[in-house]
Amino acid sequence: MLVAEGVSKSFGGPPVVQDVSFTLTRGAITGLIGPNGAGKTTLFNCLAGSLKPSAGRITLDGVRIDGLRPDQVFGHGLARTFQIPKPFPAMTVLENVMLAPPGQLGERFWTNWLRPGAVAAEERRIRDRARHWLDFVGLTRLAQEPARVLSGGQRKLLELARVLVAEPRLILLDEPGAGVAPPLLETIMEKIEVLNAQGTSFLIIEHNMELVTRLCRPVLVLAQGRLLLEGAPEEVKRDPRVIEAYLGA
Ligand SMILES: Nc1ncnc2c1ncn2[C@@H]1O[C@H](COP(=O)(O)OP(=O)(O)OP(=O)(O)O)[C@@H](O)[C@H]1O
Repeated sequence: MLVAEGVSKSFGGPPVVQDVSFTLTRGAITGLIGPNGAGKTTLFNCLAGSLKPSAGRITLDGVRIDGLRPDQVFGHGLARTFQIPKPFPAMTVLENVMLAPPGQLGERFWTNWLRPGAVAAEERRIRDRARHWLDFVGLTRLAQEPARVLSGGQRKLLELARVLVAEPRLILLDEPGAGVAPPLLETIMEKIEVLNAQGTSFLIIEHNMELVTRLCRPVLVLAQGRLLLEGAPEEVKRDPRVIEAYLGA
């Protein structure tokens, strides 16, 4: 589904992602692990369009996406979440989700004046979809609350609902388990499983090995910007190269 070939990224100094190549299979939940500073988030940013790789190519279903803007990559069906979600705090939870679909008619000044009916109809459709996905992640009861009241785990669920409104084919999750209390972590894992059973593919950066072991097949290991190996979680966990990379870090 997604093919990365020889992807490198440097910020002027030595590359922090170096000649990384891998393939994400459609329908898989692929894990991306590695010690702190290994380059995982930088690689994510290259895939999602927030950073332009210094070298290499990335294709999604055969379409080249490296060098596209994040909104263009999003438009091709690839969505990402952030390690620390930052919803608009004063807007309601529902409004935060409604913001997600790009290119809404109401964003254009003249359409508001000339086609108010069309703008209102589209807004109703987006509101219904936002409600549907908020219900899916279990946040309906908080829909009219300002987003600032949400806990860290609830913010992760809000972010998931926000990307789901756009119905992406591939979702990149940056540490969905970080700072999340155990009951909510279970909810997040269940939601990922349900979405995956319905056909959504995932690439997940995660340090929580319980989540990785339960959900991710295969797991990619990044160390010092390079892809160290790829394998099943059980293999990866006991591979001496991986243990050394973590101990070294
Ligand atoms: N914009 C930037 N400018 C300069 N250096 C950067 C920039 N972004 C990241 N780096 C450096 O790149 C390296 C890799 O960082 P990155 O955040 O990608 O690692 P990571 O594997 O996601 O780490 P963690 O698990 O701690 O989130 C680090 O040394 C970091 O300081």
